[in-house]
Amino acid sequence: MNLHTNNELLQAYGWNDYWDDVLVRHFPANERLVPARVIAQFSHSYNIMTEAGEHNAVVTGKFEYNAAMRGDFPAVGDWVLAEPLPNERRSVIHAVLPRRTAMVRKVAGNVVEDQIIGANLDVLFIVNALNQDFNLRKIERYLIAAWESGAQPVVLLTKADLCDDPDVFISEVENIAPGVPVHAVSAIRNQGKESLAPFMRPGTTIGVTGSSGVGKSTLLNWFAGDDRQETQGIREDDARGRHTTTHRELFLLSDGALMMDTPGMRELQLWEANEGLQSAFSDIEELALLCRYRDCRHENDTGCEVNAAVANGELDAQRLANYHKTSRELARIARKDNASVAAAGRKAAKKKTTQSRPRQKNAAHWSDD
Ligand SMILES: Nc1nc2c(ncn2[C@@H]2O[C@H](COP(=O)(O)OP(=O)(O)OP(=O)(O)O)[C@@H](O)[C@H]2O)c(=O)[nH]1
Ligand SMILES: [Zn+2]
Repeated sequence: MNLHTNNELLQAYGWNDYWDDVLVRHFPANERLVPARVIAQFSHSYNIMTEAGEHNAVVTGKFEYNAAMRGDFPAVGDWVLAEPLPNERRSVIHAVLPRRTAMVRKVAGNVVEDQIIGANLDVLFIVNALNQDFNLRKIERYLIAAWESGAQPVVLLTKADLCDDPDVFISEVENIAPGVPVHAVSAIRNQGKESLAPFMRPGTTIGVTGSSGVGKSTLLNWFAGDDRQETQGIREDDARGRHTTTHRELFLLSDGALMMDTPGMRELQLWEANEGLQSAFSDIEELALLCRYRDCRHENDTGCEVNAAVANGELDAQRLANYHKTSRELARIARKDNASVAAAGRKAAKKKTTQSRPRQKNAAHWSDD
């Protein structure tokens, strides 16, 4: 295996011993292949960071043929095994290294598919503004998404300059998010950045999510500082010597952290998330362990410790209501998915019998974007 674990560029993009180990355990040695990270995704190609700099890349024909689902294809943040083409700034992607974390969105169509919004995030900044848009219920939903993905959630309350007493809101969030760091910041007053330093270490990959208008773009520019141009894409010579603007969805900040800004990350949706539900409502799940009956629904059941906690003021009734509402929503999504999956299965079975010709080998789409 062409291992370049000392390569500084790859390490700057997050390569470390963990990935060394993944590589050795999952892939046989191959002289031609090098690890690289996906930094932008287009309809048929990718930009990847290799040890030799930025390359445009497509997957091999074999990869495309074997990919059963959308989620099998590379996504921004993925580590891939790529074959650089001689004397070119292009590569061909042979494989995706198993993801450590993944933000997944279920895409409902004829077939329910997983769309990877961002791969290998270490931290997810959940952004909410300290004005009339402040919404605990929304934060709860984003927390579920974060727990599901495997990334560590951090709640950022933006526009602290518009709020007389941010601490009140910080406590409110801390109450619904046990153990989750919560920080108030103001980009326009340049306040609160230092409190985020522990999450923005070199090589750490951070996603930023939250509703429209909460201040994500402002936050990204604030973090990027002088590198602002970098975050918006820079002009480079392409393989044919033309000047092109490269587009990056994963970019390096001057302090060494990596920030991910993919379109899907900006507005996450709630999807099937049972484990996430348990983590987001760990206080309720803990009380539930003490309920008399294992299948207690915490409604009007006898011996229900959750309801007892509401009665004695230990648990907020509104939070229990949110828990019920979220569980019902998850159940509804699961039912819908199961129905679509069954339909998709029938469709796939039909397709298999009619489609047998392999796709063209190395079908590349360099210029489709
Ligand atoms: N007072 C105040 N306003 C802010 C702050 N940060 C952002 N804003 C304002 O909030 C508005 C929305 O900011 P954006 O950064 O565009 O929000 P966004 O989340 O990227 O919005 P979308 O691109 O629609 O997802 C703008 O008018 C900003 O100037 C802040 O710290 N304080
Ligand atoms: Zn109960």
